[in-house]
Amino acid sequence: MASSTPLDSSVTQGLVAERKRRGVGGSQAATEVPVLSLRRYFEGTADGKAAVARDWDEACRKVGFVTVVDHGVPRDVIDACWEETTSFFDRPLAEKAAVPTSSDYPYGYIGMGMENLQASLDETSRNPGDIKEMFNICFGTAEPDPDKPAPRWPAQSVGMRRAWQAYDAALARLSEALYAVMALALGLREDWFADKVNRHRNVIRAINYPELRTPPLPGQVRASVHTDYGSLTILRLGGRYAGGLQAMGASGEWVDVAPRGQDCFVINLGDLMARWTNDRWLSTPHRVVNPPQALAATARRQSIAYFCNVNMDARVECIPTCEGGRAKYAPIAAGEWLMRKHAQTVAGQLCYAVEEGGGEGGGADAPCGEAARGVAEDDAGCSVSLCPESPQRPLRDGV
Ligand SMILES: O=C(O)CCC(=O)C(=O)O
Ligand SMILES: [Fe+2]
Repeated sequence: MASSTPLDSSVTQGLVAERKRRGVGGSQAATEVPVLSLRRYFEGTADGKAAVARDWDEACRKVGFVTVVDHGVPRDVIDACWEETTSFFDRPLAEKAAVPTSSDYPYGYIGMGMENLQASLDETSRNPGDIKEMFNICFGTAEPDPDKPAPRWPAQSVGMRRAWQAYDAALARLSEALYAVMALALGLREDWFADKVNRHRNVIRAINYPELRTPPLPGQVRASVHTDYGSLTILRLGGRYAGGLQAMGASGEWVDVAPRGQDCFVINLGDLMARWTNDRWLSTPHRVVNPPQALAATARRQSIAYFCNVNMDARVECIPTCEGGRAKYAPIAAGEWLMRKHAQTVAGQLCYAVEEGGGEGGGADAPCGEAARGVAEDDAGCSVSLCPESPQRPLRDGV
C-alpha cells in the first residue's frame, strides 16, 4: 500500500528533487520490498553465491531495502535478545536513563522525543522529537581500537548483557556474509571489505515505540524521515503492532515495508554504501508512521536495528567498478560522517537529567551539568528535565 501524508510532503518533495539532481536511480513505483534467501550463499558454491549476489544487486539498485530469509542467525539468540530488550524498556525511567547518551558516549539511552531523525537530513528541522526511546551499544571487535568507549550497561543487567552479546556476535557474522555478497555483487574480490571492517563499530540499537494514549503533536511520528548513515542496517521488527515502517520510492510515494513471516530481517543500505557505490545502490529514505487511531492505545512496537558501521578511519571513496566515468562524492572518513549525522539528530537534546519520583537519588547526572527546566512525568513516576536550549519539547506528556 502506498500513501503520503501532507505533514511531511515538503520534506518528501525536497528529497525527490535532491535525488533527481544527484542522478539517483530507483524504481518509479517501488511497490514491494524483494525477499532474498541467503541459503545458496551459505551453501558455498560459486554459482549459488553469484546468484545471491545478482539478486542483492538488483534489490539495492531498485529499492535499497531487502527482506532476508535463511539468514543463519539462530532463533533462540534472536528471541533471548528480543525478550531482554522488552524487559529493559519496562524498567523505571531512572534505571534506563542511568546510562545516557552524551557527547563523549554516543551510545546508551536516548529518551522519548530526544531524537529527531529528520534533522539528520535538515539541520534546521524543528520537528517535534520522535515518539520512541532507545538503548544503544557498540561492542567493537577484538582488534585494538583505543578510541572506542567500553560498553556501558544499566544496573542489574546480567541477562541483558549475555543476550545482547550473543546477538551482536551472530549479527556480526551475518554482516560479514553480507559484505562478501556485496563485494561479489560489485564485481570485487569476495574479501574486499574485510580490511575496512576489521575494527567495525557495529551498533545494536533497540527501540521501543510505546502505546499512544494521547494524540501526537502535529507532525510528530514514531521515526521521522531519514536515511541511515552507515553501510547497512539489519532490522528485526515486532511487538503488538509491527507495522509502520515505510520506504520512499523515486517519485516520493511511501511504501509499507511489511516483514514476511516471523523469521526474517529487513535490511536497508545507508549513506556510506551509496557514496561507495556512486549511487548505484540506494540509501532509501524511510520513516515509521503512527498506528491507526483505533489501534493506537495498544500498538506497542519494538525494533532492534543492527547498524553495520565500518572502521572509523576507513576512507569511503567511489569503488572503481562503480565509477562510470565520474565519481560524484569526495572521499570521506567513515567516522567523521557517522558522528556528524548522529550529532545533528540529538542536537540540543543531550542535556537532560532524570530524577526518580521527582525526588533525590537514583537519577542520572545531567550530562552537561546545566540547569534544566521543562519537567514531565513518565508512567513510572520519573521526571525528565530538558535543557533550556532544547529546541524540542519533552514528550512524556504526549504519549
Ligand atoms: O524501527 C524501525 O522499523 C526503523 C527504525 C529506523 O529506521 C532507524 O532507527 O534508523
Ligand atoms: Fe533508519
